[in-house]
Amino acid sequence: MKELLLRNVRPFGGALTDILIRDGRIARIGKAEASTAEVEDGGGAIAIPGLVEAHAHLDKSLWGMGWHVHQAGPALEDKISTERRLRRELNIDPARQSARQVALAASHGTTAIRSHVDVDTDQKLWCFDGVAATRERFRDVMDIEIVAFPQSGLMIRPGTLELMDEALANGADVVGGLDPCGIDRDPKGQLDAIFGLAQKHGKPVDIHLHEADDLGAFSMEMIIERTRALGMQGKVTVSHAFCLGMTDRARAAALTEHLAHQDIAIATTAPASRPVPLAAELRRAGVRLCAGSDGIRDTWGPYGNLDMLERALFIGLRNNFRNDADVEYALHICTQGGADVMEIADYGLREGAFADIVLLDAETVPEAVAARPKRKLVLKRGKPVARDGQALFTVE
Ligand SMILES: O=c1cc[nH]c(=O)[nH]1
Repeated sequence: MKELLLRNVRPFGGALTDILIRDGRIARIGKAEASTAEVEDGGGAIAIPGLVEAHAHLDKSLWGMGWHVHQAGPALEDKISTERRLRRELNIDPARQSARQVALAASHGTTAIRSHVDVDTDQKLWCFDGVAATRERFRDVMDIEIVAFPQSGLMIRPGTLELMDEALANGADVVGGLDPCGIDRDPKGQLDAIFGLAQKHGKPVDIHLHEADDLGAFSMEMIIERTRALGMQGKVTVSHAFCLGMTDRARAAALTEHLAHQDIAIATTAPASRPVPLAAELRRAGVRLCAGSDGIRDTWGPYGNLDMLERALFIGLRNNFRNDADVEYALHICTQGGADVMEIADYGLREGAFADIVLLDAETVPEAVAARPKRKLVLKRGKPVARDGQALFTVE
């Protein structure tokens, strides 16, 4: 039996207490009796559950490879084809680059990641195999879910569906999709194919939907129809969903109501450059929201650092969240919201849950979101994996 006592911590910024961890789980929250456990003194730090990165691209960052001078043109198709060309030219090795991102994410207090991983007829399963190797290697440090993602299109690149099928048979966790109208120009074809894969493998679906306004709304209606028809409530996520930020608020409200009825979740990155789903409206309607960093430092763009506390700040800024309850909700999206979408069992800061815990110095949770202090200590299943903003393990 392995015990660790976190002394003098404040769950969610509340009263000072202790957290006793036994065999990787929270055994007790409350002032501890004399104990034989190993002790970590939190010194009054706030304790929150591990941050959840619900939309990443672990296969494609250039992190640690020097500065990349951006080459892709502005259109989505430019970014996709430039990346396909540069992957091999620059040797963006998915195993090495995903391992680097695991260390980076852990240093910021992330304990679970859903990563979209490109599957296409050029790379075939290279990206999947690399990220799957990282998932295995860091099993004790990070929960990693892999989405088999047809980044270059499904209907326009015959052979991709079969590769996705193979990735799912080999351990991919989620079926991905991408702009069924904008990229594939065949929404029925793509959506029937990916929902078919989901049914065949008994897996959830997570679809990138960049399409704006009416086009995005049309694709979203087709996703809603399939979710309802196949009884996949609670198993579908739409990532980005920029169309929900459309100026036609009546249409966005109608979509939102359907999303709530079908329990379809939305994953947002809260970008500054696009209309975005409005977090408060989705919350009021009962639509679950999670968040992610998207690709970081990649051939798509130079930004990002996988810090989900910073992502909570971006959500707050983008949604004009000012009062404490709203800022706390921004953090909820980056913790429990992601855990719900990833269906992580026994998540949270409560007795019996896994001891995935982050300590940080701040007066309150909203102050932590606003100031983004270094993570003082990060525990995965009760084991320290990062301290003072540094991962406690090395990657090449
Ligand atoms: O489709 C997308 C969008 C952002 N980043 C990616 O890698 N792919």
